Amino acid sequence: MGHILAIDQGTTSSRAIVFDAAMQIKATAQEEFAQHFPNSGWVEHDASDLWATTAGTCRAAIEKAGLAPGDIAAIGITNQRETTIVWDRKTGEPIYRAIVWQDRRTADYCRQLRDAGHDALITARTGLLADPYFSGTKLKWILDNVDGARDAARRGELAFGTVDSFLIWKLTGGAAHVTDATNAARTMLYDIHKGRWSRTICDLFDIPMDMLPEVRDCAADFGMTRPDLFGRPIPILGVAGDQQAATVGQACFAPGMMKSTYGTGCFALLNTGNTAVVSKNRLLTTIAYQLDGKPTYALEGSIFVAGAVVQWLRDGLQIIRHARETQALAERADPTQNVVLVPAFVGLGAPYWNAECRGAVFGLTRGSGPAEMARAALESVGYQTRDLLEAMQADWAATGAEPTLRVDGGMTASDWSMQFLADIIGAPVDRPVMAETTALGAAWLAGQRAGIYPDQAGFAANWALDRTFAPQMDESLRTTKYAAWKRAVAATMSF
Ligand SMILES: Nc1ncnc2c1ncn2[C@@H]1O[C@H](COP(=O)(O)OP(=O)(O)O)[C@@H](O)[C@H]1O
Ligand SMILES: O=P(O)(O)OC[C@H](O)CO
Repeated sequence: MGHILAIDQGTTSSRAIVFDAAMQIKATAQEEFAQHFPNSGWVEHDASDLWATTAGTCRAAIEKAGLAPGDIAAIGITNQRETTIVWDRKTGEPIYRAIVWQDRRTADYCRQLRDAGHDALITARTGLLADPYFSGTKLKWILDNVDGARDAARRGELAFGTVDSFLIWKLTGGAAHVTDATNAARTMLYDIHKGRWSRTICDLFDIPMDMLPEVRDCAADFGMTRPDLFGRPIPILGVAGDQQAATVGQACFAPGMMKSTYGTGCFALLNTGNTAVVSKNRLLTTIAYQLDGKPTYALEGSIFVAGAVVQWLRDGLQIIRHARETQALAERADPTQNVVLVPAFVGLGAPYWNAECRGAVFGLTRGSGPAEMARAALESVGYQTRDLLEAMQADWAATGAEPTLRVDGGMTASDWSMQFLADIIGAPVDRPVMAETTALGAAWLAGQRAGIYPDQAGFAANWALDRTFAPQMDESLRTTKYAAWKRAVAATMSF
């Protein structure tokens, strides 16, 4: 006993991490799976791959840790959010591939929603925008396009779930059809103020409500795993969407605390306490976590391309072989050149929400080369974060609080990027010792429910700083550079 197994089911890989009683990592297993792009702007996963890699990495991590299933006190799950799965309740088989959060196939329908003036209702109930990013219109698409799906759903034969919900169904052998409030908050079907599915929005999308899972707190009883899976039933006691789990893992428990995660994309969440702040700057209102029936709200800024721009330097431009090489390149970039890269590869997320524009590079000279491109790529992540922070500060100004920024995710390994981030936002950036904050958040939710991890205050006290990046850039340079970025974004959107 005394160990927690955290499942982190992400966009490109599934991971399982065993944490010991002191919340330290004992073993990790990771497996990638195929991405399917059947049409322009479409992104799908085979739900059976998500399940197979999850089950496989769980077994591998337990084995690597040298533990028996009996040593695992509980499971915590965190997952890529919004990704939409519909399955047959009898067989547990998905009726269509998982439609991934990045998928834009419902852009036209979202435009119709906006043209018909339904966006105000959607924002008022769900805190979200009428954008294809969220699950609701993806679920409607499946019901509209898979033969007989809506009738089967009306007969109660089909279940809908985000990835957490599908995994729990599989883990429990179909005994539990549940989700948590943070995942529900990303579906565009959930009233985040009333804490229940919105009948009005389900009716608008013609979604039979019987398909929807039951919504629980983030630390709750989500069911027991099938006895044959790990040799013994293990309780699932914690669930949160990955960005919310990182908010918990970073111990952003007080209003005004903020974390920003730099993986493929970047997602910044600002804790706004028990107030669901309505953004005037096109940020999302969401649930950061829900404990003891009480939701804690957050403002969220979502950027679709952060570390992905580094992947593009590697796989698209092929000017680097490893992500870490960007550091040395950026260091030797010509300081007199001002190359600006707007990485709108799939349009722009918050605060612009422009699905149609595509990326652009400005300020090229005859002397521009890989070094200037690498620096521009890393800088684009800092500029986009500043866009989010400015929007957040405008929405959060009422309290006068200056949010402190805690960062995590693969790209925070880049000291150069973190220094530029501090420079361009003009505020300190704190990087913790624990790199796996997302998995830790899920583990803590399950572990404190199991009674082996400390309470919220004890957990927060455990947060340890690796390094603070203090702003060093001259104020006038900071202003000039950011003004150039804003001009570049405006030009990109009007191209
Ligand atoms: N040293 C580095 N410098 C710049 N970017 C990096 C570095 N190391 C990793 N990255 C970027 O971080 C991302 C991976 O982070 P990760 O948190 O694992 O993402 P995800 O969970 O979205 O797959 C990749 O896009 C990669 O390009
Ligand atoms: O799987 P990640 O880490 O890319 O996170 C995806 C987000 O949850 C999408 O909203």
